[in-house]
Amino acid sequence: MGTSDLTLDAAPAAADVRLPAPPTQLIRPALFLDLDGVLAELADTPDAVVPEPRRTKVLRALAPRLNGRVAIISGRTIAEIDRIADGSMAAASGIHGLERRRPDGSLLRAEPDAGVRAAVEAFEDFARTRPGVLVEDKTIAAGLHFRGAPEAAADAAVLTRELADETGLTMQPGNMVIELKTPGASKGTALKAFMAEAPFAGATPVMLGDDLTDEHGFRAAAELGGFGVLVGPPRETAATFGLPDVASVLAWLEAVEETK
Ligand SMILES: O=P(O)(O)OC[C@H]1O[C@H](O[C@H]2O[C@H](CO)[C@@H](O)[C@H](O)[C@H]2O)[C@H](O)[C@@H](O)[C@@H]1O
Repeated sequence: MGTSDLTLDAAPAAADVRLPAPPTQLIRPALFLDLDGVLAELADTPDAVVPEPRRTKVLRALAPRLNGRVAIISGRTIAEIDRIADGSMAAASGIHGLERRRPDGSLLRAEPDAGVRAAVEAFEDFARTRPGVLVEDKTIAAGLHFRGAPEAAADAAVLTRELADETGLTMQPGNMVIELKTPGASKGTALKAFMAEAPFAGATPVMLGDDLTDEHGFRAAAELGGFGVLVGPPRETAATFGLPDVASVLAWLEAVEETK
């Protein structure tokens, strides 16, 4: 049976509660930042998200201010993180925790599950007859994007569920995308792996995210004495604080950087 990453087992905030903004004065924080929807506005296609000078500037400034305790944790590959963040972030985790680069540049990567090839081929067959549907091949995971063809969402979910059951890959729903990934990692495991090592160990983890996949990171941060920050409209969440949008995230990061 394939597994899904939708389960929320922490006591969540109510769906309609607007959470307070996080403080900017933090004692020894370690920042973990989601990319799409948090550091970058959502766009029609993954390739349409490009480097942005304000984002690059604050990311570059944060690492020395926090003694290296900042990382991007994304569903994208690390190569994509580097493209969009313009190489400004040494520590990064890609593909929902399946790959991780430490601040010293050393890289850890899960072995691809054999089922990913089959998933990519089935996704490509599906997309061939549905204009606007995109396939993202991340080698250890595969994404089926339907932002350009929302009417394909239900069929995409059925296909992905069948493939998860056949292959044992983990199903990861996202924002107008559904992914099948090699099992065994999440944004929570990535956050905890960073926190077990220098320079993060002993700090207070703060995870900023907008998507269901970020709930793993919110829970991991809380378990280690920190907290999550939900970006976007209120919903059921394990985060303690909230920010409304990407612009407010960048302003908050600039304020943290200035007060450190
Ligand atoms: O964990 P994240 O950094 O939030 O990455 C999640 C997924 O982001 C990308 O897809 C999303 O952003 C696209 C560009 O805005 C958008 O077109 C798409 O609909 C979104 O799902 C990326 O392509 C995926 O690989 C990431 O898993």
